[in-house]
This record gives sequence, C-alpha cells and structure tokens, in this order.
Amino acid sequence: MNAPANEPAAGAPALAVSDLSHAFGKAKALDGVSFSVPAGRFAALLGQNGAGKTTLFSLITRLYNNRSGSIRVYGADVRQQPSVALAQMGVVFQQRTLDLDLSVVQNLSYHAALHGIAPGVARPRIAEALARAGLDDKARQKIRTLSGGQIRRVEIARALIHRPRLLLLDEPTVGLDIGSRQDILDHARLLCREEGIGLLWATHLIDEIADGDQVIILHRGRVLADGTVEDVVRQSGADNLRDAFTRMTGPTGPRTAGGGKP
Ligand SMILES: Nc1ncnc2c1ncn2[C@@H]1O[C@H](COP(=O)(O)OP(=O)(O)OP(=O)(O)O)[C@@H](O)[C@H]1O
Repeated sequence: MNAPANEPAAGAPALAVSDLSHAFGKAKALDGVSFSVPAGRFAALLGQNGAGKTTLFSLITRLYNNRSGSIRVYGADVRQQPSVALAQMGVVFQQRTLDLDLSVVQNLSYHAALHGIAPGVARPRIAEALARAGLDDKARQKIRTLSGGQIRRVEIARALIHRPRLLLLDEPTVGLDIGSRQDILDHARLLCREEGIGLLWATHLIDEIADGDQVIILHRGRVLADGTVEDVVRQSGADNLRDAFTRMTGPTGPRTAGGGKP
C-alpha cells in the first residue's frame, strides 16, 4: 500500500526490495533480489567483489532507475515517490565525496543547504552530529588533515544531518585500520539501537558481521540467504558464518579483514 503523498508509512520496513533485477547490456548484475530491513536493524549485505552490492545501492539511491521489481523506503516507492523515499535515506558511498579543502563544518553545512535546511536549524544539528561521532574538536579542521577513520565518521555525520531513518553504507571501512573499523561499526550499531535507524552495511569482510545481525548473502546478483547470522548458519548446516558463506558461494570467498582467504 502506498503512503500518503508526503509521509512514509508507519510500521513499514525501513527498506523493502522486491524482485529487483538489473543488467548492464547482456550481463545481469542483479537477478530477482528480494529482502527487507526493519527499522532499528543492522543488516549486513555480504558479497564478494562483483556480487552486485554497488549496483544495488545505485538503484536504491536512484543513481540508476529500476526498470523491474520495486524498492520501498518506509513504504514509499523510490520510483513513484522519489522525494519522500530519498528524504528518509542517508548514504555513505564507497568513494569518498567530501571536499578535502573545506572544513568539517563547511562540508556538513553545504550538505544541509542542499537539503534545504535553514542555517539556524543546521547549526545545532551539525554540533550534535559531530558530538555523537566524537569529532567536536575537529569541527574547524580541513578534511585533508583528518585520518581515514575520522573522514568516514564525518561522512556518516553528514549522511545523518537531514535526519534520515534509513542509512546505507557501501563498504565504509575500506582502507581503515582495525581500530578505526571497529569504531565505525560500533557507531553504526549504536545508531540502530539508540536512534531506531534501519541500516544496510555492504561488505565483503565477514568479520564485520556479529551474532544477532541480519545478514543478506549476495552472490553473482542473487540473494543466497537472508536472516540472522544464527539462522543462516543453522540453515546451511555449517558451524559458523564463514563456513556457511563458503558452502554457498564456493571456495573463493569470503575475505578476512587482512585480505586473506579463510
Ligand atoms: N557501469 C557498469 N557497466 C558494466 N558492468 C558493470 C557496471 N557496474 C558494475 N558492473 C558489473 O556488474 C557486476 C556487479 O558489480 P558491482 O560493482 O555492483 O559489485 P560489488 O558487489 O559492488 O563489487 P565490489 O565489492 O567490487 O564493489 C559486476 O560483474 C560488474 O563488473
């Protein structure tokens, strides 16, 4: 059922993807993908390189137009109600997109202005977002003076300025050391727990997924499993998620944080 023109539907999942396919020429990148992420849930989209994770993100965020299936954000279809759906969505893309020569605050203010948020409203929101990200003391620093982990935290803070209730992160820990990766993961899980945000975390690193998380295994454009880690492991008959993933996808994956094979 569609939501009224300007409001997301109450009680609908944060994200509902149904029978979504996408091809580049004759090559199918996504093939009948369906899953949903409830509000307040940390959901990991686990897949090897080329599984289709970025293509899926591009469709959800409308960089690409979905020609088949449907994508709903709190009930709002991204094709039929794009402004309602996009207003609920914050995104951290795989490629960094901050202006390196602007300060942290300038980057966040620019994003707020793009979303039509008045400066008087944006200022306290930015201060709050930076405090939550542990970056208040970096507010006036140029982005290029920050560490990789701090830059990622600024990107997450930026993605939250317009108060979205669905957060999408495409391999956000690429290039970060173990401590920074864990900080970002902890921060993301806190946002789900305390703010009720539904979160989709794309990764090829199995050790970023914890017991209790929802995991969606994407392989060659298809969803091979979707459920809690415990359910997916049990259904596969394996001992742990790493083995379950290998059974489903073959001996080439998954990767560990150090880039090695299991
Ligand atoms: N613009 C494009 N043109 C043609 N083929 C593409 C394009 N983008 C992606 N593909 C192909 O679609 C498939 C899925 O790619 P995608 O980038 O979505 O995977 P991914 O899971 O995000 O991988 P990675 O972890 O390497 O980013 C791959 O076979 C890829 O080569």
